[in-house]
Amino acid sequence: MLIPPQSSPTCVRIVLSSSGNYWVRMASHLLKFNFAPSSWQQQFFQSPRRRLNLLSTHHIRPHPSSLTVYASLSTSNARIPRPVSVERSDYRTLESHCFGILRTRMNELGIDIGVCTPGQPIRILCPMCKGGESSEKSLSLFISQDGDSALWNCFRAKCGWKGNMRAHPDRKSSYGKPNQVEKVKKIRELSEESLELEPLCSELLGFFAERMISGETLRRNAVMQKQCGGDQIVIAFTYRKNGALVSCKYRDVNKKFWQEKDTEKIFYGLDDIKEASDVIIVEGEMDKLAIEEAGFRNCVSVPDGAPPSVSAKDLPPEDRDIKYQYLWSCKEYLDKASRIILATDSDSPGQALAEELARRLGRERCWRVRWPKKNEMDHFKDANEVLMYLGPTVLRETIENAELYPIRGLFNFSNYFDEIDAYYHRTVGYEIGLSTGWNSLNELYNVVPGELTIVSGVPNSGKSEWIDALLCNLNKKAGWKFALCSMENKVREHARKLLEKRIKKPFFDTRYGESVERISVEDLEEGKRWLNDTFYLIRCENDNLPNIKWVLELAKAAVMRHGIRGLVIDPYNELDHQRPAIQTETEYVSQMLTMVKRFAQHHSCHVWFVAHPKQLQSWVGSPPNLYDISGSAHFMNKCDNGIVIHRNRDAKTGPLDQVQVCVRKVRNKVAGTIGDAFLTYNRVTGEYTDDG
Ligand SMILES: Nc1ncnc2c1ncn2[C@@H]1O[C@H](COP(=O)(O)OP(=O)(O)OP(=O)(O)O)[C@@H](O)[C@H]1O
Repeated sequence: MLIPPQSSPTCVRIVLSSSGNYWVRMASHLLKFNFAPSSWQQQFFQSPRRRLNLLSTHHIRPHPSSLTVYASLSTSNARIPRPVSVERSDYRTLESHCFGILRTRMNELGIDIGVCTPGQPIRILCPMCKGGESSEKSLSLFISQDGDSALWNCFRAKCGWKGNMRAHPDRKSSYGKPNQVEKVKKIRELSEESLELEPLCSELLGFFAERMISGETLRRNAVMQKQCGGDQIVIAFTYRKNGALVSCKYRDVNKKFWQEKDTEKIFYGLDDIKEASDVIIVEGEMDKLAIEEAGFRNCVSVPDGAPPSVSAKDLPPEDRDIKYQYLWSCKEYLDKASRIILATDSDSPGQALAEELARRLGRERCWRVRWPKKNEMDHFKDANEVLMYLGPTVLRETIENAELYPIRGLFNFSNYFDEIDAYYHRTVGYEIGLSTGWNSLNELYNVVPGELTIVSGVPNSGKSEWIDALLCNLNKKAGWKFALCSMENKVREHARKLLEKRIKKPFFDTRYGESVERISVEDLEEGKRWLNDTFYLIRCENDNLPNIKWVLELAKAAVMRHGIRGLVIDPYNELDHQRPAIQTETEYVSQMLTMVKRFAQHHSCHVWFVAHPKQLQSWVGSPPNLYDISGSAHFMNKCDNGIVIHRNRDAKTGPLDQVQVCVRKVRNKVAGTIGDAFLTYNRVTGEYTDDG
């Protein structure tokens, strides 16, 4: 029996013949398929006259060998089930397309998959070993149900050829799950009648009224109710797109939520953001209604609530971003928005939701709402709570006062107001720098945590001695502790110099000690304790030179473990400065000083870096310039403070124990200014005192 097509030429009609075969009319051809119906089809075709309209000719992919044109009817295999399904039409189109590509690719390997039935393994002749002497069909071949992938294995031990291939390597396939037919979710069509929704009863209107949601808002948002078994009535939030019912979410008295299955995931209130340039996103339907009470209709709610935390993974591609499908399916609505206000809950899942939305929507057009404080400790949780406790005006103001969503690396000054206030009120300490302990330097140089001071001077000018004296002063004045990376100093000699300055007595009573009483054993014991509590030594225990990274890592540990406030690196040239061949010394120094400065700033630690001047050809005894530092002008350019230590070596021009502290650069005017101070060096105790 054949029923001719009646409508469009692209329409194909299938009619179940009395013999159980299908007749298909395509354009001017009459085709016959000799496959048999699946059980689903058998049910569908209960009546031999029942017809099935398909959208295109591609919707059926019969077994290639089973397709004949004007062929005579074969009834012999009419009851053998074939893996043909006509209900998943779009999907089949894709499958046959994949199958074609896969077939071409597999042909190149010498395998013709035309003989295969997707989803069912078969044995064929292996193109590699040809089945050996007995020509056995040793290659097991499996084509996935979606026709996108092939898997094969030759079971002959001597061959063992195996492999796999994909038609679309990037596409998600059912490959690897041979027996699993990919599920295509059908989206249900809904109506108020089919869901048995009813207008809200007076009890539920009362429930909403208690939450400050008016009847007018409920009507406009088509909030309904449903009888759920017995006499239980639940709220039905209707999800609509262009006015049509797309999904429905229910809420019972116990605040339990559930949603209609197999429906499209969209935002609640989607039609309200059509063409909106400002869009408000909230975390629940009640909040969407509350926002409307505050005067904003351009608001939607996410359908599924908030995640427990922000995912640490990179964003998945849209088609695999399952939890946020609603966002992608409503993308065209949000694309038009220039400002998206994230008004999610104030709790941590709510904040995680805001972050997940901002990641996907683009932080640059996102704003976030800060819910008002409930008490000293807590904030109101969401829009509905604010509406109930503070009213629609405050809710409106809260939304209007949304702040820019933070973007890592991009700040406002307001992000720093606390820090600026603390700086102004000097509550952190040392904002204007810590005095060196020498009055003559008070106007010129003060030590600010987080800054870098380069100390230079010709050899033997007393750079190390002066820094040691400075550290002793800072420790005495403010209890600061320090890490010392002084490669040139033997530990015992460094200890001697520091103890002499601290105890103000010579370590020995010979030669330089003149006849001054030396440090006593008791002094030594107390001094050792002080040394131990005040200084931490960074030293390379083998003969290798330490590099700057290594030094800074240890200094960081000293900050964390011992709370050091200063680091001395003395001198620069004793570090390992190996650099890549393509890097110039200038580039290297710049990079190294950047690292040092970053360490100083991050850890609020002052760094003194000793760097020698290059060999001065015609040095006449005057203090060198900071630009004379060997290696690079970057020492001068990059430091916060630049100091040259100089001493008179000619008795005719002045006292030999006089030390000139030349402050050559001070970036921070709060901490000092350029100028020279003169100190007197005490050779016996190593102390420096103000001149005069
Ligand atoms: N004003 C001064 N008068 C006399 N001797 C001094 C004076 N300043 C420092 N010295 C002595 O000079 C020697 C070298 O001092 P120091 O090690 O501090 O110099 P430096 O500039 O760090 O040397 P280098 O460049 O070799 O590292 C020490 O023995 C110190 O006692």
